[in-house]
Amino acid sequence: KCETQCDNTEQSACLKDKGIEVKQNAKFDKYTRSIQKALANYKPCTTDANDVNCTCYASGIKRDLAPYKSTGFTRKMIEDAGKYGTRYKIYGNQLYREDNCMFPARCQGIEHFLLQLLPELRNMDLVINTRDYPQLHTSWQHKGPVFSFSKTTEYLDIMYPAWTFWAGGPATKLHPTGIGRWDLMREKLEKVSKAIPWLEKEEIGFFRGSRTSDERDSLILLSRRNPQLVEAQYTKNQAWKSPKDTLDAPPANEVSFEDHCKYKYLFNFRGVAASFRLKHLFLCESLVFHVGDEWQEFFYHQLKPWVHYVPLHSYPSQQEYEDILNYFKSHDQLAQQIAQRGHQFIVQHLRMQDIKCYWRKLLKRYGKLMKYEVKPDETMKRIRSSRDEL
Ligand SMILES: O=c1ccn([C@@H]2O[C@H](COP(=O)(O)OP(=O)(O)O[C@H]3O[C@H](CO)[C@@H](O)[C@H](O)[C@H]3O)[C@@H](O)[C@H]2O)c(=O)[nH]1
Repeated sequence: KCETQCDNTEQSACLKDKGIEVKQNAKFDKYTRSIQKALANYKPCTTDANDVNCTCYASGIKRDLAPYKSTGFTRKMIEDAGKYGTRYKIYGNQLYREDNCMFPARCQGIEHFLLQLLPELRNMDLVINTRDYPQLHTSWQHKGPVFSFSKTTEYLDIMYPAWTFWAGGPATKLHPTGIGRWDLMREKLEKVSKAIPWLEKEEIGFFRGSRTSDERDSLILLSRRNPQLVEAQYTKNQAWKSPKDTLDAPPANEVSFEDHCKYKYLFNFRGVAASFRLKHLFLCESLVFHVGDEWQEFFYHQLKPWVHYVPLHSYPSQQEYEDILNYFKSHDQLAQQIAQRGHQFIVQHLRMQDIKCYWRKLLKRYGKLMKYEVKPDETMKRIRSSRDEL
């Protein structure tokens, strides 16, 4: 265009435009190639859509238990690990816990699953960390075992499905007792996502949440500069003290998960550890942009970049957000296909039965590594299911 149509006075501006266009095309080609390559290499984790044995997640359990394969768990290891979490015991098909639980609703969210599995489980001792942060850094001397809901590859913690699948998730104005009941949330968001078809979604990037990590800042700043492209704002959480905690702006109103589904492009970030929002975003059947790949939950390893979601490296610049959003705005079909695959994966493989199946598989394999005779402990209290109490 420049060579044929630009006269001399316009030549330099025209060449500059052309340079921008060439650069943009190169970036766009790179994204297209990443998608093509990921799809060519992608093998679904199972051909059984019902995946009754949660086979998709088995490799994660194997990896987390591998450091203990030769040693198993001795009484001393478990006793030493006790200070890193809440001590539980399964004995005679009953569940026991030390009296004190730092976050009672989180313990309830864990116990909901353990109680259902008792008839199938042998005697064992467990240390379950209910804090957000994992406990066993690989460079430390302590080797565990400790269960945590999230970790990076720098930690030895054994991952378990977070309490929030049932109870004890973050409390917000919209969920004053804490986000939980994934089963009900799935049903609700499935309905909403069907009611808002792809073509009716607003072509805008969306994020709502608190400033639990400054990795979120550049998206918030881009939204302030270019609100037509991105609508991202910080809300107040319990730790909020001043507008500094919402990046020098008043806290925004909270937005329900249902209302997230109105937007075509949804952003996920780490918080203190992994953020629970990722699974909800997929249910909207919008395109999920997942920033940073360090912080994991037990199911993340089966979600593949460019196949199920759009990966962004940690701390993206505003320019990088603009580039990738502009790419998908001009490649709508590719965006929709990725959104559909991500949605389908979560619908098919992150059902309540998959959470229960994961706990079962994890604890059966864990139990086989107990190297000593588990004994009753009278200082612990028995945890009963609400059904027992009736
Ligand atoms: O307007 C809003 C704001 C938040 N949320 C949801 O509320 C939850 C909490 O959000 P946020 O305040 O941004 O906290 P996160 O950083 O996502 O999660 C924090 O809280 C979790 C539970 O304690 C920890 O596991 C994380 O590591 C920690 O960073 C998330 O599921 C959000 O999707 C909404 O639905 N609407």
